[in-house]
Amino acid sequence: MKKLKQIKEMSKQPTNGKNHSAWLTSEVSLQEIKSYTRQEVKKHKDDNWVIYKNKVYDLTPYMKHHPGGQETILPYLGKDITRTVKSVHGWVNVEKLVKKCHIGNITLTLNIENIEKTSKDEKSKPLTPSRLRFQEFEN
Ligand code: HEM
Repeated sequence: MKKLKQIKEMSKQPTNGKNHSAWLTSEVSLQEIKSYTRQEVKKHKDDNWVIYKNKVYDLTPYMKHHPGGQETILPYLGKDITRTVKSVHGWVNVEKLVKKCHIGNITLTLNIENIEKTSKDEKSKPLTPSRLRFQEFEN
C-alpha cells in the first residue's frame, strides 16, 4: 500500500510521453489481482481505473507517460477503453505497456432469472428443423 502511495505521488508531474522509456524500465508493480464487476470499476474513476479486454488496470503510474498525453485518457477513466484504443491506435500493444498496472479481472456474471424467462419464451428457442417447418405455416 505504501508503494502505491509513492507511485501516485510520482504520477503528479506529467511528461506527456517524453519519458515513455523511463516508464518501460521502471519497476512499478501494483499486482494483487482481484475480481471486479464493471459497476465496481465505474466507482473507481477517480483512482484512474479502466477496463481493457476484460482486465482491470489502475493507470495512475502510467498516465503521465502516455504519448498521447494524460488528458486524452481522462474522459475514459472508469470505463472500458477496448474499442476506443482499437480505433485510436490499434497497433499499440496495450497489454504489454500497462502490464504493471494490471490489478484485476472482470467477473462475468450470468443473470439466471433472465435466462429462465427467455427459455420459457417459445420464440427464443433455436430454430430446429421441425420449428422451421412450423414457422413456414405461421408466416
Ligand atoms: C492504457 C492504455 C493506453 C496505452 C498503453 C496507450 C499507449 C499509447 C502509445 C504507445 C501511443 C503512441 C503511438 C504511436 O506513436 O504510434 C499513444 C498515442 C496516443 N494515444 Fe494512447 N494509449 C492508451 C490509451 C489511450 C486512450 C484511452 C486514448 C483515448 C482517446 C488514447 C489516445 C491516444 C492519442 C490521441 C495518441 C496520439 C496519437 C498521435 O500521436 O497521433 N490512448 N498511446
